[in-house]
Amino acid sequence: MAKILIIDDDEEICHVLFDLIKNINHQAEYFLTLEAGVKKALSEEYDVVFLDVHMPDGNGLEALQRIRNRDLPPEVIIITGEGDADGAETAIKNGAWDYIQKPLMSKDIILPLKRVLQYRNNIKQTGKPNLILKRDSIIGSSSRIKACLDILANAARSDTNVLITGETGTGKEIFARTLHANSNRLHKSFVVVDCAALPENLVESQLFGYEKGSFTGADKARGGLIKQADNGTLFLDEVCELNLPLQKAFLRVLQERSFRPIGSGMEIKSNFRLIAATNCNPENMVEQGLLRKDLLFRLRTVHIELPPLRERDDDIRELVKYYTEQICSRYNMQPKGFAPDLLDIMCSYNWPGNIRELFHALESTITNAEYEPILFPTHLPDNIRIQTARASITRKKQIITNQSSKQPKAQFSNNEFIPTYKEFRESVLSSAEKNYLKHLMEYTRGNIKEAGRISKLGRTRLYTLMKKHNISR
Ligand SMILES: Nc1ncnc2c1ncn2[C@@H]1O[C@H](COP(=O)(O)OP(=O)(O)OP(=O)(O)O)[C@@H](O)[C@H]1O
Repeated sequence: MAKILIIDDDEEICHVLFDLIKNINHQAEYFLTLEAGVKKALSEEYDVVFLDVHMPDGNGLEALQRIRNRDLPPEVIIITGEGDADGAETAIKNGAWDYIQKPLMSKDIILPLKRVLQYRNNIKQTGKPNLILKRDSIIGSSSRIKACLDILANAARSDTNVLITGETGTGKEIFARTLHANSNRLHKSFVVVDCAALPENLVESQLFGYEKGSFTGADKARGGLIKQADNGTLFLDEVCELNLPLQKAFLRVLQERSFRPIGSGMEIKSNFRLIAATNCNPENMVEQGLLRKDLLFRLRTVHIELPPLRERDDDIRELVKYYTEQICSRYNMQPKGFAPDLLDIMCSYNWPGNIRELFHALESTITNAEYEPILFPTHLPDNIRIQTARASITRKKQIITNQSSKQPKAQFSNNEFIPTYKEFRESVLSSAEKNYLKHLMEYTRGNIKEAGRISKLGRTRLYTLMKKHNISR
């Protein structure tokens, strides 16, 4: 259990952090002044300190070095105001682990927290910080992707089973290959088993191998994929597609690292490292009875959850540049530039096929542009332009609806009582705010996470506003 200290003068933020930390079974304490918090940080050992920059009794950044100036210092995650890029930069330069921006969203807190705790564990166990990772083909430097790479770097040092989840095209296979390439098994085989593509009647024979004559057509003995991965890595792609009897058999293989080929009376051993991947939600699959819970526990010793591309704007820009250069050079074309609105559209599109779709979209954009040196929105595939146009019209409609619903309040008849300007302004704003929240809840069907994503409001702020206007989910 890690010990975590929160120093923030906003009690609501302290509560949100405190609850999140408790929920993942760690110990938390909070202080509302810098003086009390720093005193505590210096008198006890903590793993992580969440530190607000703007405190009523001083600047958090100035206290950062004092907090870190000790043996095995706690890692500090700075809480900055919205858009405070300079504060964030100073924080990192002064040794902060990471920074998170207000308004706080739980996903922005959980990820850096998990990452830092994994790093601390690593240091405590080995006395060494993280490995440098070879990640040539993985593009992206968003905090979300960095968090995944950190987990990958740690996992590469061991033989633990790793489960990689994420939507289609988010890079599960490329992550699995990178993990193998960074492990001490890199000179041995990386064996891919696509559980969705194997015909059901052949899965068992392909995985376990068979003896000559064990079934019709088995005219000679064949080693299976599990044996091929001996001393290397076995990558079970779309693992949730394995049927339940095979899941049971595979669970045994995982426990024993040995198995019996079809028709053989002998157990054979295979020292493989397992990486499994799925684009389903494994917990849902367990609930639906499609995935064995005990198998999930085995597979998920380490879990890498790859974020969808639409949640990584910065990576979109990097990937667009990287792939455009690659495609142009493959087609022997001069490198092309981008009109800013092309990148804007690419960042607002929702990329259901993630990076795979982005790559194909760029190929077709570059082909459409032929020899023009700059890529414009008009070169993009139609489906992307249509979807972003539709989304922007829907947003505009919502704004107009909100504005028209506040109209009556903004007008007075001749002999009506006129409030003060402040009262008037507040009542109009309040009614607009209420309208906005009502639409937001209707649109997201009460999904707070989605509402937070659209509105860019933190969970706490969202709940506070809903309470103020008596709006339920
Ligand atoms: N971070 C990345 N940087 C560069 N290319 C990437 C990145 N992630 C994925 N790709 C590319 O996107 C394509 C899809 O990646 P990959 O096959 O690893 O995804 P996946 O999650 O395994 O997809 P699926 O679930 O459909 O099998 C590949 O061509 C891969 O090289």
